Amino acid sequence: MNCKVERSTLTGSIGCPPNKSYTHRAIFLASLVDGKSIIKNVLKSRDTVATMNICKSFGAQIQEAGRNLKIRGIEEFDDADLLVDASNSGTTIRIAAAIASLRDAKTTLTGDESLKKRPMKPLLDALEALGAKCTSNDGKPPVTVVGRARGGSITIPGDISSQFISALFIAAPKMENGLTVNISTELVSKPYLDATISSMKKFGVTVQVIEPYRKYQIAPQEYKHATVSIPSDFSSIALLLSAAVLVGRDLTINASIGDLSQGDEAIIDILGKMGVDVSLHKNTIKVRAPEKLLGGRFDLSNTPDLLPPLSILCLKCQAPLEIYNVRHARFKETDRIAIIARELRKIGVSVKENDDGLVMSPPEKTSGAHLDSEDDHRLFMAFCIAAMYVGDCTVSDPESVDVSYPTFVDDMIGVGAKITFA
Ligand SMILES: O=C(O)C1=C[C@@H](OP(=O)(O)O)[C@@H](O)[C@H](O)C1
Ligand SMILES: C=C(OP(=O)(O)O)C(=O)O
Repeated sequence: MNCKVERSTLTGSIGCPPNKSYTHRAIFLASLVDGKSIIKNVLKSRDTVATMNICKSFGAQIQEAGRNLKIRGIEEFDDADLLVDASNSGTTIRIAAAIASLRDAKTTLTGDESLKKRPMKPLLDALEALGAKCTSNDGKPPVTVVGRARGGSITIPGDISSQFISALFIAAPKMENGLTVNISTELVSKPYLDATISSMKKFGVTVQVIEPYRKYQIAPQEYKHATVSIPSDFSSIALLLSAAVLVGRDLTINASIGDLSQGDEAIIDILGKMGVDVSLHKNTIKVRAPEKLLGGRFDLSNTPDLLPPLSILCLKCQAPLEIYNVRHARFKETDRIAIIARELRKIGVSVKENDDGLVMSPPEKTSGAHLDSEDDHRLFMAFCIAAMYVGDCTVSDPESVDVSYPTFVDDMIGVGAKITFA
């Protein structure tokens, strides 16, 4: 499907969905507790439903109560072979593969066409070194995992995805010998590993930091039941902030922030450096943007999901906008660097594509076009916002928003977006 997007001005107030990463973690962790946990304010989206379904297949009991989940964890893994579907979600398949290594029986893990292109090899190599048997389609899904991983010491690269390491951490306390993880390269997406460690702490498990982002030890431990509240998602807030900067007039974003930190909060600093004043008061966020943004050079190594919302701001810059150190954005739902370069050129931006990022020069003149998001939720949302600034565009694959922000299009229309389904 496509949608048609006209020039729009957004005004009023808009909510924002709960955090996807913390929702996944809380569901997996609660599933590993011998007891009952409560997760409040969960994100219910295609990705997190995939996590719920897989945890149920592993033996967890999950009851939905409004925006909350009651989860009774897996008492004991059964010995049936399982086929599970992680849909579009990298986080899900990676964490589920590590949990599968705790089962004696075979687990086959697959996903949609996009997920079948995403790397799994460093994780599978680590699980094999810990005692599991794994197969894959040339390092990609579908993968099979037969446990058990008994634990020990492994060395793993950190330059493709932090999710491999988050996955190993989450399974580690259940391995009989515990786990020592040595990260052999600079780690990308560091705040997501911190999110894993703080989520594990909420469920009563300690990760020992030997050297930050290089070496960790996790002793065999029992997860304990917990009540956890999921904050709003800064990756989604970042998109709303871009919308506020490009096409907002007194747009207020309502968010609940909480005590769990998120790397993508960095968007506030980045916008500040581009000349935008972002104010956060009692769970409401507002921006004051100048006529033209300053541009600048930004390192997105820790915050790859900011690539789409930040890139589209080049439309309103007075100087080039450079994004670097984010090669791992090529291994997401799509190769986000390549697609952003290709699609922004269509609306008049001059783009230099580098291996690890983009240099975008502000357009002298913009023009409407058909923007192909290749079914990538973050690209659809970013292109849709760009289209509201440019006007006279169509954008492909609005259904993709189900992955992380199911109400995105309705919420946007609610504050004045001119989006119709073509
Ligand atoms: O662990 C997580 O919840 C995530 C980690 C990041 O991926 P990488 O570590 O693969 O960069 C991020 O891009 C993704 O959206 C969510
Ligand atoms: C890359 C993302 O998620 P995942 O890796 O879980 O598919 C994302 O949400 O942008």
